Amino acid sequence: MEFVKGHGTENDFVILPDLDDQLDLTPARVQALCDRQRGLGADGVLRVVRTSGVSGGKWFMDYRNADGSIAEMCGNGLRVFARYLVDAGHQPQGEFVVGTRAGDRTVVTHPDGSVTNDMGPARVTGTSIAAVDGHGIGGFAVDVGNPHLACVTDTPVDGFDLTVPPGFDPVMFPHGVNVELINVLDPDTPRGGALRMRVYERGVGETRSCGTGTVASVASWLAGQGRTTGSATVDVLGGQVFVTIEPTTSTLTGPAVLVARGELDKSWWDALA
Ligand SMILES: N[C@@H](CCC[C@H](N)C(=O)O)C(=O)O
Repeated sequence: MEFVKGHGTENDFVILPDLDDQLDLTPARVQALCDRQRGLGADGVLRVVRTSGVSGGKWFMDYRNADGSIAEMCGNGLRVFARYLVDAGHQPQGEFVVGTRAGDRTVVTHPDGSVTNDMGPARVTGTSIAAVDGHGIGGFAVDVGNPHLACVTDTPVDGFDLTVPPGFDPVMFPHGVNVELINVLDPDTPRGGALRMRVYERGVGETRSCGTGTVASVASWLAGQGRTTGSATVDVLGGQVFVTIEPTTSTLTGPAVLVARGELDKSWWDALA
C-alpha cells in the first residue's frame, strides 16, 4: 500500500491514496501510522478518496488526528492534499475543489509550491477562557469548520508550557477545542497585521502549525478590534502563512511540501486491524 509523507509549515501528515475508498482506516491504524517510534510519525493522516462530488469536486479529504479521532477540517492538510493531487498527476496545477467534512473548499496550487485555500467562513461565536500553564487567558471561540479558542495575549507565547493540555469550558466546547495563543508582533504592516501563534491541537497535542488555527487567530485578533475583515501574516513554529478574513469567507496561503513516498508493510498493516 502506497504512502506519501508531507508537511505544511511542519504540520506533518501521512497521505494514504485510497482513490476507490477501499481502506479500513481504523483508529488503531491511524495511531500506529502517526506514532513517531513505532510508525512513520505524523500529526495526522490524509486519506485521498475520489468521489462523484456534490458540487463539481472530485476529491474527498478524510482527515484524522494522530490519536485516531476524526476532525472536520485541516487547513495545512488541505494544502498538502492539493499538492499531492497535482504531484501525482490527478489534477493540473491551478484551481480545483476538495470536499471536506466542513464542506467543499476551493484550492489554488501555485508553481512555487505554495497553495491558497478558500477556508470558508471563520465564525466568531463567543468568548471563553483557556487555562494554560497556570494562567487564565481570555479569547474568542471561532468556528472554522472545526472549533478553536484563539487567545491574543501580551505574555510572550514562546514561554508557555504546552506539554500539558490547556483547560477549557466543556459546555462551550462539548467536542473539545484547538487552543491558540497569539502575540501581536505588529498591528500594521503593508500586508496587514503580523502575528505569532502557538497551538495545542485537539487530538494531537502541541504542533508546529495549524492552518485552521491561524485563520481563527486572525479572526480573533480582528474581533478584539471590532473588525470582521482584514489580513495578517502568522508566524508559527514551523514557518509562516498568510490569512485574509472576509465577511463570508477566509483564505489561507502557505507552503505545501512532499517529503517521501513508499510502501507500507502489509503484515504490519494487517496486524493492526
Ligand atoms: N492541523 C490542522 C487541524 C487538524 C484538526 C484539529 N486537530 C481538530 O481536531 O480540529 C490544521 O492545519 O488546520
